[in-house]
Amino acid sequence: MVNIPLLLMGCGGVGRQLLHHIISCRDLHSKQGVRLRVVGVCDSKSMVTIQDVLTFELGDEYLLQLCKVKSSGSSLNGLANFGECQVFSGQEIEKKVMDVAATLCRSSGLVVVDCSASSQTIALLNQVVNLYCCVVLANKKPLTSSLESYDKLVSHPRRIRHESTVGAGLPVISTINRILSSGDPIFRIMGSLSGTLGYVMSQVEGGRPFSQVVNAAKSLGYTEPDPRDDLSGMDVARKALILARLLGHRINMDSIKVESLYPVEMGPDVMSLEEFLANGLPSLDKDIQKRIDNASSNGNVLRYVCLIEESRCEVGIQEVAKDSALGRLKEVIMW
Ligand SMILES: NC(=O)C1=CN([C@@H]2O[C@H](COP(=O)(O)OP(=O)(O)OC[C@H]3O[C@@H](n4cnc5c(N)ncnc54)[C@H](OP(=O)(O)O)[C@@H]3O)[C@@H](O)[C@H]2O)C=CC1
Ligand SMILES: N[C@@H](CC=O)C(=O)O
Repeated sequence: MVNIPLLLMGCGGVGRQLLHHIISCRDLHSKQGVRLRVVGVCDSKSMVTIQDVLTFELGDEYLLQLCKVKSSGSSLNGLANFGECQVFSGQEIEKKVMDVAATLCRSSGLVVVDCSASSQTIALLNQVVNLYCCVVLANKKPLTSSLESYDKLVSHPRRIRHESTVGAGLPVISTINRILSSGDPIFRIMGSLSGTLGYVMSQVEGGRPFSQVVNAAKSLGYTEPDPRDDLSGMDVARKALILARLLGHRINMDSIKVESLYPVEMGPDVMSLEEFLANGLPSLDKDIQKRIDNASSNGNVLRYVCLIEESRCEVGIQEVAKDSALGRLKEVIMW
């Protein structure tokens, strides 16, 4: 049996789903000769781990309890130290992650999984990858900051996996990598890359108010922690940048043309999330409905589309024919 120690950073919707998935796949993994040993879990304020990471792991019962604590909205801080389990907070976290990485990199290795939506993890990821740990990303930010930081991370291609940054686990990245490694060129990528905006655009077509649909997408766990990250187009722009860089385009975020679905006065620097959801969002309903109606009178629908072609990289709303590949997308088809 190959034991693979795993440390999870971020225990929100995606992180918890990953833990549940690992637990529910124990039999399958054992048939495959693999055991994923979860040796640490972090949220934004705390880290839970065990004293002896070489021998022990956080048990499945404990992980399920931890998921319950997190889904109730509490911090991991609320989990008291007991038995082998220890809780660290504040600046101790980074030191402890490095301790765990340094201990395990010399023996079985360590997989660090980033399921946060934070850019604060970038420095730590670069350090652990240098210790020969493997890094798995759902978080797009480590791949979409400066080119220098991107180059550092991807300079260890065998130690980085990020399939769920674009396509939420659909084999988008691996397909592109296979095409490129076969020597075939990719001239153009066009798609609806946002689960949230795919859902929103197809639901408003049916007559539901925009604000109601965005709130539903948030409850379903499709949106980023702040749904303005999706509505501003920034989350799609990050996916576009990841794909463009994969194709070899040496570009940064500021090279991407991004259309936002709300005005700057409703941005995070000006308005709290609560105020945006309560007042800002509903005030956008009419305008979006008007755009939908206009498109519909031309026999078309609106889709939030990403286009990457030569040096052009843009994301924004497009009116597309109802029976086109993009027009036929309904709800969450392609993330
Ligand atoms: N939703 C989806 O379907 C998909 C999401 N993704 C990506 O997955 C990531 C997570 O999304 P989601 O689970 O919905 O987001 P959530 O907001 O539900 O969870 C984010 C988690 O990250 C934690 N966190 C924040 N900062 C740090 C930090 N510096 N170190 C460690 N943990 C931190 C948060 O802690 P705390 O609990 O204390 O706030 C929280 O537990 C995002 O980057 C998203 O883009 C990728 C594919 C699909
Ligand atoms: N907020 C994102 C989640 C995955 O990255 C989306 O809606 O696609």
